[in-house]
This record gives sequence, structure tokens and C-alpha cells, in this order.
Amino acid sequence: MPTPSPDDLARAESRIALTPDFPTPGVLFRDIGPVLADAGSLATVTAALAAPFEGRYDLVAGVEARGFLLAGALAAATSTGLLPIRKAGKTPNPTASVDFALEYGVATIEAAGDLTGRRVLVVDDVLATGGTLAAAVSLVEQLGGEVAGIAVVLELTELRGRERVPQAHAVFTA
Ligand SMILES: O=P(O)(O)OC[C@H]1O[C@H](OP(=O)(O)OP(=O)(O)O)[C@H](O)[C@@H]1O
Ligand SMILES: Nc1ncnc2[nH]cnc12
Repeated sequence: MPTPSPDDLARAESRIALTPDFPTPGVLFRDIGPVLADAGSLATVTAALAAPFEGRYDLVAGVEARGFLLAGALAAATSTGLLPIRKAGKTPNPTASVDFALEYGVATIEAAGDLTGRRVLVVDDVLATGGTLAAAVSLVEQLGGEVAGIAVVLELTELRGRERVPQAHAVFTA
């Protein structure tokens, strides 16, 4: 995939939609839906997520739900496998489970299988408090996988998630 230009990146970033007080009062929700809906912006974001990790992973993991969208796009674009990391109660016979706190709630993630020998790129839309990505890293490691990298579309710097996942690559910051 060609590396996106600064203009391509600026066009994609301008499509992030802001909604105050969603899903709870005090949260400024940043929606990447309009980025995904635009073909050029989706290609830009997919390429920018993958660029630092080229040739270093053979499986892309995404956390339900918005992480699935990016993991699917990235896995298809780079001819790698895809690991859906699901919220609690959706995976038959899970072999790993991690509880964590969110900016607006609590959650559990689960997955099944054996990732021994797999190099896993963990992707998500937003890095906020870092709870989701730290939990996803822990889950991949519980399954025996090696985390080859972490990539997000948007890092919300004031929530300081980077303290929990310092190695994360963010395409955009806010
Ligand atoms: O860094 P954190 O504080 O953990 O927050 C980031 C996470 O929060 C959102 O997911 P959410 O659980 O709202 O689920 P969704 O993707 O199903 O909308 C977002 O998609 C990230 O996964
Ligand atoms: N402020 C926010 N906007 C969009 N997604 C989020 N996930 C966690 N916090 C978020």
C-alpha cells in the first residue's frame, strides 16, 4: 500500500465527527464513521495504520465492535489473518478472558484458540484511557501470541492511554 500524503491524511482527519455528551454527559465522542464511509479516507487510514509494521505481523486483531472494522480492512489489504476479540459471552469455549475499565463503563473481552508462533498487530479506532488496548495485549499474550504492534486511528491524548500502551502507533491525535 502506498504511504499516504499529508494532504490525504488531512482530508481523512477532517471527516472525524464530534458529538458532545455522547454516550454519557461530559464525553466528547469522536466518530470515525464518516472516515470509513469515504473510499479515499478508508484507504488512507488503512495504509497509515499498517505502514510502521510492514512485514512484521501475520495476524490482525481487532476489539468488538469498532476495532473489527479496522482489523477487517487491514487484514484484507495486507493478506493476513484476522482475530476478532469479542465482548463477553459471544465466544464459544473462550481460552482467554480479560476484565477492564472504559472511559464510560466496564467490559470483558474474550477470544479462543492458540496463537503460539503468531505475530499479532492489535488495532482499534480510538486510544482513550488505554484500558481496551492494554486488555487486548494481555489477551493475545494469554493465547500464546506475540504482539508485533498496536495501531489506532485516533489517540485522545488528555486521557493518557499512552501510559498503558506506550508502544502504540496513532495515525491522528486530538
Ligand atoms: O482506551 P479506552 O478507554 O479503553 O477506550 C477506547 C475504546 O472505547 C471504544 O469502544 P467501546 O467499548 O465504546 O465499544 P464499541 O467499539 O463497541 O463502540 C473504542 O472503540 C475503543 O475500543
Ligand atoms: N471520546 C471517545 N470518542 C470515541 N470513541 C471513544 N472511545 C472511548 N472514548 C471515546
